[in-house]
Amino acid sequence: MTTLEDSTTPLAEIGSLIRGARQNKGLTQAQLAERLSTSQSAIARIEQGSQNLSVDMLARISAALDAGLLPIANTPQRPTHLRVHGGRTLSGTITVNSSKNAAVALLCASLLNRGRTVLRGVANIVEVDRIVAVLQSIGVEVEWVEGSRDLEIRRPAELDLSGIDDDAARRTRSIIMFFGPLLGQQPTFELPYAGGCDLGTRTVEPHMIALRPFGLDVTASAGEYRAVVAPDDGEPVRVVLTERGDTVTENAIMAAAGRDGVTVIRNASPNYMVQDLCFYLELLGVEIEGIGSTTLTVRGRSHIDADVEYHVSEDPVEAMSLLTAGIVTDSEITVARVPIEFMEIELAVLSEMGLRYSLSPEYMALNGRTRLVDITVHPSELKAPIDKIHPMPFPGLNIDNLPFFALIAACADGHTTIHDWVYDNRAIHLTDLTRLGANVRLLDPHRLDVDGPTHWSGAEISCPPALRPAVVILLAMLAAKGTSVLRGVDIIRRGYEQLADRLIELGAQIDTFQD
Ligand SMILES: CC(=O)N[C@H]1[C@@H](OP(=O)(O)OP(=O)(O)OC[C@H]2O[C@@H](n3ccc(=O)[nH]c3=O)[C@H](O)[C@@H]2O)O[C@H](CO)[C@@H](O)[C@@H]1O
Ligand SMILES: C=C(OP(=O)(O)O)C(=O)O
Repeated sequence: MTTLEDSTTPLAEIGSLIRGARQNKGLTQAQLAERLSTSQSAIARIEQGSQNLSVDMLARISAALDAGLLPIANTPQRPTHLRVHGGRTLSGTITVNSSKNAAVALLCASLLNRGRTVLRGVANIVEVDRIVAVLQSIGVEVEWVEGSRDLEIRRPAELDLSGIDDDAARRTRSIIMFFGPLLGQQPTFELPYAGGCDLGTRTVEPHMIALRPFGLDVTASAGEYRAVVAPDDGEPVRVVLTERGDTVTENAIMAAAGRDGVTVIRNASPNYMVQDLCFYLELLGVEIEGIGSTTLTVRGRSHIDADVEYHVSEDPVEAMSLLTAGIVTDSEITVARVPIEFMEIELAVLSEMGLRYSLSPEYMALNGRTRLVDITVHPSELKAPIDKIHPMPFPGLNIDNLPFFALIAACADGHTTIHDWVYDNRAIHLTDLTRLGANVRLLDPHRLDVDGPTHWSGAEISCPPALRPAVVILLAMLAAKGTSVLRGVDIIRRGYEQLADRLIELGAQIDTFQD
């Protein structure tokens, strides 16, 4: 019998190994291309298995990635793949985990506290592991409390930045959030460059602009940022953010929290992870006015020593992912613990598209601040929206939720334009939906035209090297009748805990395998 696995070409296998090794190294396609003096599109073709490779080129790639790709049999990592038997209806209830983005901000913020921080209900995901590894490498005690999802954190009096785990740091963009807490503590320090998913250029310039009023001066050289901080004169600081970005807002808040005196931050993001960070800082004794708005007034403290516990709040992006699983499989499922403040616009758009859903009464999250509901989606006749769908900084349709709308639009009757103005390289990954039968066209790097409804069919696809598009393809495979294979899915664990297993609990048929 011929299976989908047998039909994999050796080139596709090699391409998938290269992609895995590159991601493992925390490099974008463009960065690998630069090391090999070739183009990003050549790397994209190699990873897709659509370009012949000489042994010489393979050896160069292997060296550039320290990956032992020659011989292939000795490859150090074995990527995980999923085989999805799609076209099944799901049923039951699935609960939203706490958010990756709040967890990483809170882990960075714990550097401000000389006392003990316990973060409760942290999702067990790779992005958290990476920041934990970085914190441990600089001397912070971080431990999972046995049998729980709680992380106990205690920092030493002096941090050992010279021992930093470069490899873990370079795989995450969140390392950039060490600047805010550290700048009040050390007059000079060095940090490795920030990494992350393959989403195109993501500048760190807004962070530098935001932190300059606190006296930070950064030069970048040889893979490192060198920071020099001028002494704080205690005068009020006024920060105007050039972008209403989430981590840049968090960086400014953490810098403000670690100084005596008043800081006013304008054009702040009021998004969910920023609110979580503020709630935690309040427990540390930092005063913050304007939480949930775009102007924050922070009265910080240069010495914080408090034993605190904080429950990380629920992830609106995971909520959107799980709702999408129900919507595209035409199922009735309940997604429990949805932070409703951060899903209202998504629900309004879905409602216009004809989605039928019901909401439970609101209840409070364990952090005592975030409003939650349970959402039940019902099988619906979906139609394309009249206007394009585009994200905005909060309050707007969440930037990380946009990819799920491409998939939902492919299930809806009619024509939808998806405008991802934010990321240069994300919409392109969604064109993989065509492999499963969708009519999706990339108009330019930022705009996708989607014509639905789709008659989905199974296919074998290499997992896109970006978190949300990877999950979108997995969910499309749940909708597609027949068997699909998603190769190299390890990236999903960066932001989702046991996603496949949890979908199986709803009735999805998914097998995990390795080569
Ligand atoms: C750890 C974390 O919290 N990550 C989130 C955070 O990343 P993060 O805060 O790092 O996002 P970036 O600062 O990279 O912003 C994302 C992109 O949006 C652009 N931009 C952003 C805001 C704005 O007002 N104008 C503008 O042009 C940036 O130039 C960049 O290209 O916010 C992103 C946007 O919500 C989310 O996708 C990430 O999941
Ligand atoms: C882009 C994302 O996150 P990060 O900022 O961690 O890359 C995401 O969560 O989709």
